[in-house]
Amino acid sequence: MDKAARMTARMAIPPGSLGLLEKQVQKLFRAWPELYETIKPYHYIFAADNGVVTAGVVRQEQAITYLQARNMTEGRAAISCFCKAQDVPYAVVDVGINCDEAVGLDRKVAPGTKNFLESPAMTEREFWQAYDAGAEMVQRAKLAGCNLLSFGEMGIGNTTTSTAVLHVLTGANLLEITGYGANPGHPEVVLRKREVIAAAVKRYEPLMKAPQGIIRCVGGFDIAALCGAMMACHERKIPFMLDGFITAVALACAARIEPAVSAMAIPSHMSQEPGMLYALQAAGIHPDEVPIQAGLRLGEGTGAILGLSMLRTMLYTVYNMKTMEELLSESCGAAK
Ligand SMILES: O=C(O)c1ccc[n+]([C@@H]2O[C@H](COP(=O)([O-])O)[C@@H](O)[C@H]2O)c1
Ligand SMILES: Cc1cc2nc[nH]c2cc1C
Repeated sequence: MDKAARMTARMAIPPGSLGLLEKQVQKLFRAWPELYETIKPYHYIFAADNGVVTAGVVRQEQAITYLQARNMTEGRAAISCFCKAQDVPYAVVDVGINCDEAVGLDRKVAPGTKNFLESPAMTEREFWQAYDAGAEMVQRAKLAGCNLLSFGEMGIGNTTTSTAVLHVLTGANLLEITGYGANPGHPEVVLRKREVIAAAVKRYEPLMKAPQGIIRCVGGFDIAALCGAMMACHERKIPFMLDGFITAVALACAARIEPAVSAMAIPSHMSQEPGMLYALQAAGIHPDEVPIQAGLRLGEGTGAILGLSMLRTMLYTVYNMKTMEELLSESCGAAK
């Protein structure tokens, strides 16, 4: 039994009776360089636009990326409320919103990617700029003393880019992994997404041998930044809460580059996007490791913040509840 397992085994509960919460807190302990008593969290939302929206893969206005990112900074988006309710500080990182003035932290690579039906979504240089912005945020948080990060994203069209990346990375069938995204009730969108992705894959095959090349050709700045942030978490030994489909695809990419990244990733919820299971599998995460089944499909990191609140409750419990040894050492009046 290692230190992490001993911490949960000593609690005055029937062995294993806190289920997945015990496994998650053990994962947290193993990811940390030492056993901290409290979580110091920070949540980053990487926001960017996707040129592929002009190909008919969404029914929502592209401007929602900008409007909702701004709403996040003003404190009225779902993620703002989730973070505030749980006392989690957060920031929006603009890695490519289609607007002149940046929203939140300005790391804008370009005002959106290019439509990948016409050319690769971004240049190599742009890929690394977004990737480095993600890594930089992890370094910032580390310097501020944070010991658990969580990641979310905002970007109309990013379920198409994520599905495209996952399809090329794993070979998973587009019939099984393509979903509605933010467009429920629009089956024509799902059909169009499959068409667009299939056409792009044929076009860029030689450029997409490694995850970096895949994200560059058919991904987005948000996915590149998430991948860079997750790689940095591995390098700096900071665990992070995973959110939904887009973050899971970024993790699948990072895990392909460095499989040990998955040891830093704590799953939160099972997104309703059908590709979620496939993305987790590609990252080496079993569905039974995912604690929340709540039909969420919002993104922004909302599921991650819920997961974080459960983990924080569990960490408090591990340190504050009576141990079995303490419990049994107390004299029992009835037995005398
Ligand atoms: O995280 C998820 O699992 C998730 C599933 C469906 C939609 N989303 C969010 O919806 C947007 C992308 O949807 P779409 O249809 O525009 O590709 C983007 O802003 C995501 O944050 C997120
Ligand atoms: C309103 C809205 C909010 C979102 N948050 C994340 N993706 C989103 C998509 C839409 C459309």
